[in-house]
Amino acid sequence: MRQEDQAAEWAAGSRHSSRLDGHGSIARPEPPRPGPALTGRIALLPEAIGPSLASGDIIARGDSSPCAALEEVQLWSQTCGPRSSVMWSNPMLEFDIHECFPTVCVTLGNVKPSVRNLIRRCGAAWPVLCLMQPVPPTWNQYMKSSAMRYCAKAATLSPGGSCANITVRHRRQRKRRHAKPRVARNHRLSRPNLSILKNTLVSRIDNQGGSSTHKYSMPVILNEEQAAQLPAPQRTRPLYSPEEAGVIFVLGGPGAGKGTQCANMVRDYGFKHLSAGDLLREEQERKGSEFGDMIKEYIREGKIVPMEVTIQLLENAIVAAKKVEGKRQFLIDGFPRKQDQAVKFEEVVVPSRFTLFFDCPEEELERRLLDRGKSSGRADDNIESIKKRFKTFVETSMPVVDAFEEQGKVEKIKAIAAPEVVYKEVKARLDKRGIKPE
Ligand SMILES: Nc1ncnc2c1ncn2[C@@H]1O[C@H](COP(=O)(O)OP(=O)(O)OP(=O)(O)O)[C@@H](O)[C@H]1O
Ligand SMILES: O=c1ccn([C@@H]2O[C@H](COP(=O)(O)O)[C@@H](O)[C@H]2O)c(=O)[nH]1
Repeated sequence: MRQEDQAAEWAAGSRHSSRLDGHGSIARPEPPRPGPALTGRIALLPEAIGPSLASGDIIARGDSSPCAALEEVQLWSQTCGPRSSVMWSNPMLEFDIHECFPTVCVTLGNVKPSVRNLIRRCGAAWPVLCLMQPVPPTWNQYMKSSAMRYCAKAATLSPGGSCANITVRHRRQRKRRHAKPRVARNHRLSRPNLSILKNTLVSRIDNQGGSSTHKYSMPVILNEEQAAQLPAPQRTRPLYSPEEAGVIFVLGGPGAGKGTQCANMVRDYGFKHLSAGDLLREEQERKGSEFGDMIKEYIREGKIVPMEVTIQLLENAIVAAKKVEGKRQFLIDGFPRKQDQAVKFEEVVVPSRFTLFFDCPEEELERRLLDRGKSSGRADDNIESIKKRFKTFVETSMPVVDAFEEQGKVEKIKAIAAPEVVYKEVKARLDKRGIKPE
């Protein structure tokens, strides 16, 4: 579709659009025009809007998994006509956004807190293009919808929080009520691609292991070439200080008694207990989670789930516990299990106070886990998974403890004795570190 046609079509749609309420600033409907209709940071946006999404644009949905977002993007791109390659991402997967296109972030839906959080975390002014309702959020809803209307809201968010919004509505002709939209057939045909793309995502997350960090300040973007050369934005400091959120990592081999001792500490000290394993299992069970299968596989194999997922789950839980329960002291159980996780968490969420490390011989761990396996229902409390977990623990997780130890941040506790004996030692170490009940 030519840009003039788009503009005309947009103009037809905009008669019905209302002024969108941004973040304390004016929403100004404006058609996409040929050439750079907008200046400064959003100069590239007309090329990225609606039917003319540019290759490299990022599609993100604050509240959906990457694959769901991808599905929508596919649907969307098929609906609007051929597109080159539309990149996509999810705020959970920060690296993807950095890597793909540090210029424009397109999100389906409102600028949700998670997206804004991402922007804040990046410490940079990100031009954000938000596609607003009524983008059908799911395939089913799409099938039910008889009209295809797309509204777009473009917003630039600066570090100071100022925001300029542009409302753009792209409207297509109404289909006859019961007519099967042509895109439906296209979409069905393309469905098998989704699994390939999903696998690509998983391997990309894997390969991302220790993503690099860049300090980043967003300059005014003049053209795509310049944009491509920009370094990746990152949150430049942690979300919380240790005073705002006191974090104690609780580490030890599988079955060392971390959960058991955390329960005691919660009872006596008022900590918020966050088990990374439990959060992952919850996410795995969450209806609609696109990470579910991946997490299941990683847990069964005793492997470490990509840190982007775990850190985001932990951050969400900390933020919620502070807001809802007013918690200020946290036990983070079973995390970090890999050095890059430790570094990243302290860099973007909060530096830990210290680590409680429960030390226990492998034979005892194995006995405990097999015993627990009789009733736990955990998919990894079986001998094959246990052996793999031990291997991961020794090879990948122990170096984390060693690194913290070098910083004088480890309280090592022998965990072979009975739970109440171990707990006495735990209390002594908390006391030594000045931790008081809340
Ligand atoms: N000191 C102890 N002596 C004997 N058994 C223990 C001791 N501490 C915990 N257990 C038992 O060992 C099993 C594992 O304990 P727990 O679940 O607390 O370990 P964990 O370190 O949290 O394990 P995972 O890392 O697999 O989540 C449980 O059945 C628990 O009752
Ligand atoms: O930070 C983490 C924590 C856990 N996992 C995965 O979950 C299982 C079970 O963890 P538990 O702490 O024993 O409940 C673990 O073996 C890992 O596969 C993770 O990937 N990252």
